[in-house]
Amino acid sequence: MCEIPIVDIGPLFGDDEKARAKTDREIANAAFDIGFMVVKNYPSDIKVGSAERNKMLKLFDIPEDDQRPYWKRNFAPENPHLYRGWFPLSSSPTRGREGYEIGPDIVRTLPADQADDVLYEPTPLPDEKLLPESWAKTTAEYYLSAENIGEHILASISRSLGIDESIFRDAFNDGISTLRLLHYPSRDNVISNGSTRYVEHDGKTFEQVAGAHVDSGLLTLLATCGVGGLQARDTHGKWIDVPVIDDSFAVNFGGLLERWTGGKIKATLHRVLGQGEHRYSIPFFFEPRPSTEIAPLPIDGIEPFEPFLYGDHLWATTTKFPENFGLAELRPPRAPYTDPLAG
Ligand SMILES: O=C(O)CCC(=O)C(=O)O
Ligand SMILES: [Fe+2]
Repeated sequence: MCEIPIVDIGPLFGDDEKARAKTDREIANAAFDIGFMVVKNYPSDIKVGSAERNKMLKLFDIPEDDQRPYWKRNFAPENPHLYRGWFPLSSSPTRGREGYEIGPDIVRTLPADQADDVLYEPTPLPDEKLLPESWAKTTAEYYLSAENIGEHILASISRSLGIDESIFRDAFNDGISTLRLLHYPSRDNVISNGSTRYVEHDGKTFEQVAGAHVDSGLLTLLATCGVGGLQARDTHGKWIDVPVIDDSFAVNFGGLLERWTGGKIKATLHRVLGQGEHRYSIPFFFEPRPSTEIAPLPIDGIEPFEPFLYGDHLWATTTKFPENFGLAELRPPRAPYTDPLAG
């Protein structure tokens, strides 16, 4: 396999069972093989197109002087929020991107009895005077729409795995999906100082503006917003470009889904190579409730593993990313936990 499959997901939302079964097979092939696909043709009443994306990205027009109250505490020690909010560009000369992370409180009330869990931290939304009119409404609609698409993809995967669709669906009551807006500023991408941030690809040197990683959760719906640079590693270890198609999502499966399915679904390494121009992207990390117990799914032949809680897994993995460095101790595991991806 050396190409990213492009899947028409329209039939997941319709009642033509034959067409849906074909889409199920295409999604399963992508999930069980390369672990990456581009999905297109979601119903037109789902509000995740380029108009909505462009409006949400206006956040990055907020003048620098007005941004600081929204920075995570790692970057502005006077701020209360640790997990949601802005990670700024100016924090490091080698940082290739800035981003802003939005949680489920954009669409629903957070569970009152979980207020002590940092994973349910409210999002520090910018003052509406700093944003285009109805920015929060558009962003909330986008969040709900992305959840809707994610649910349909997981239902499709459940059918292919022969498991009850309710297993994934129930895990998303009070889920904690993260909608992340990203901006990679334009930079000269050919200057190499020999650091590992620079890589050779097709005979050229590129700066890796996002290093190779797998996402932590179940699946990510990534809007690439018109500029290439995203690459996925195929099953032979070769880096391949993810095609940029208007009004589509690149979908990759996360480390947790790989674990939960006993390795049947692949979490795929991906990275972003600087293109020498501004680049925006919007990953939506589709994530269950932190208290979800991750135990081997009822799939034939699945390798047994010690059950653990999703929230413990997420915190162990997210605090390894630079935006959340140093925070691991702040949320001790709530059940016995060893990193299921280590070794
Ligand atoms: O910007 C991109 O295209 C990829 C971002 C990504 O992989 C991530 O934030 O996890
Ligand atoms: Fe990623």
